[in-house]
Amino acid sequence: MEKLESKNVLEIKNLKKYYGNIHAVDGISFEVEKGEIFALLGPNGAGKTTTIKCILGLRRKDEGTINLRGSVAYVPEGKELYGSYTVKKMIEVTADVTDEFDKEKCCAYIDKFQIPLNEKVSNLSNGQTTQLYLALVLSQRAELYIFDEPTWGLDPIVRNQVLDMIREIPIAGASVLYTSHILGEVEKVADKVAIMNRGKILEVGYLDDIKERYCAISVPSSTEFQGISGYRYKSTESEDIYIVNKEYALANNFECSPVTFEAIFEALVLNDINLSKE
Ligand SMILES: Nc1ncnc2c1ncn2[C@@H]1O[C@H](COP(=O)(O)OP(=O)(O)OP(=O)(O)O)[C@@H](O)[C@H]1O
Repeated sequence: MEKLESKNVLEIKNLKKYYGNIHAVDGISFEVEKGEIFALLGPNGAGKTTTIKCILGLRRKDEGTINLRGSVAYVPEGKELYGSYTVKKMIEVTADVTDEFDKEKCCAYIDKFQIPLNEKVSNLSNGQTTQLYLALVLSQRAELYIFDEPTWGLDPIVRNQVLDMIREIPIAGASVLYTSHILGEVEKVADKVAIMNRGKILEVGYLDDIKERYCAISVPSSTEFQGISGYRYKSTESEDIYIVNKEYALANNFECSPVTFEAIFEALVLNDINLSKE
């Protein structure tokens, strides 16, 4: 196995996972550095969960290398726990079977979330179950925390609490890899992002660098301007707005307007979806 660069906790090179004809993950590469929050973004079916399952060894990869340093703690997409246990027993059992589990920290989270310790897990709401799962995982010591849709089904107040908890992880030197559909949320917490669609990474890098890399240009909707090297984002009766590489815009004397991350994401994914139809 290749040696992992010392700054990285995870290196993925040319990872492929096919289910029959479905190229769920189709040759992706990325790295997660120590103390970094990395978000894997993409629409439904992009391949995010499959990537995570391959990293965890829950799915066998078809090709590529996955190089991981240290221990991993994981919150899956389907957050199922033992329904017949009380919250208290769930914490005790987890403490018994987990190395380096901080029970006091876990109880502090449960207290913060106001989850009753003597309630049966099956009686908790979906949001409370997610909170309990996060509390159990965040109380384990790990080099890399992996969360699959950690804020799914949470109300806005709890979602912000969870985002704060995620933001605190790098302070202790650990790293985070997480998946999400919610771009506003990603912009609040992620250092680096990868935008996935159809098993491929369309763009990867520091969030700020990606935002710097693109701009919006507006051209009259006439045939004269067809052949723009970029992603058509929106059209009105009189003009088409394209998201393009800034260097391209400057080299071709287009006037550049700043562009939101959401617009970049949408333009890249929609363009890729259109390519798949050709
Ligand atoms: N066990 C499986 N057998 C067959 N196909 C699968 C299996 N798991 C996933 N797929 C397919 O692989 C592709 C990627 O799925 P995956 O769950 O990784 O996407 P995702 O980005 O996590 O989506 P979502 O955001 O909806 O959770 C999809 O087309 C999905 O239908």
